[in-house]
Amino acid sequence: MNAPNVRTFSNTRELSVSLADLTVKLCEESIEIRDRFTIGISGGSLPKLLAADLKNREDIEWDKWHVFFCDERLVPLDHEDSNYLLCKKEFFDHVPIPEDQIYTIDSSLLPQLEQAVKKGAEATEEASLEIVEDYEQKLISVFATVNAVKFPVFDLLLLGVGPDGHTCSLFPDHPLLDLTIGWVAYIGDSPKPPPRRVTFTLPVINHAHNITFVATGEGKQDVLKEIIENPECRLPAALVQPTTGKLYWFLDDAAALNLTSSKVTTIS
Ligand SMILES: O=C1O[C@H](COP(=O)(O)O)[C@@H](O)[C@H](O)[C@H]1O
Repeated sequence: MNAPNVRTFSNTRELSVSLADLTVKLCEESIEIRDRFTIGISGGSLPKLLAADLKNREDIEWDKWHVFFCDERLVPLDHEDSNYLLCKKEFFDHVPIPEDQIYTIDSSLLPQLEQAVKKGAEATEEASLEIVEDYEQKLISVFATVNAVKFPVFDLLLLGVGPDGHTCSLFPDHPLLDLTIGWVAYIGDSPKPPPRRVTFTLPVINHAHNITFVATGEGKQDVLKEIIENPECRLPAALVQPTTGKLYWFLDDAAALNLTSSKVTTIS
């Protein structure tokens, strides 16, 4: 395995500027080659760190952006737990990405999921499948015409990592980690609330052209050492290993504190 490309920054402001630089570079390259920029965004701490500098950049062809969510909590889009709402407040409200190029879950399907959960496992499976299939159709609408491939190939996926090593809504030791087919999966027992979510599968993540993890704060020191430096680590974030794409880590000094400098390529 190549030494991971780890970039560390003394504060989140510097991290955001460098993250914006990389995003703009990848955006320009993608538009040059494919005349569009396909990006998957995560929730949690990421939207704020992404938008802090990027939202003020000029000369970005925002109308070429197609935005998906690497995972989404199954709550209404105006609910405080919604990853979409978070991204909207931090990012979409400040940049002119066309609304119909921001692909959200179909929230009109949520009440029937709630009813189904009360009825039992079979009904839940059926209702959750509708939500999953709707989101996969949205992916097909963007990717199938360009890439006649088994999996969508994103220009950039921006991922977070939890202190337990989860990424997207893929949690440690969960059966969803074993999926080798399917683009989007339902999880009804997320250990981090809210329990019902959808997530990109590992094959979708690993097919991306570029994957960037962003993690800050001392609460992530231990797990990052494990994920980045232990080749045997099976935590979800460690299973993100792009098939042919590039993998970057953007960390602040607090998160990177335990990393052994000889084992990583650190670009400060
Ligand atoms: O629940 C989630 O958590 C992860 C990690 O969030 P962070 O606040 O620790 O950065 C996030 O990447 C994911 O999108 C979200 O649904």
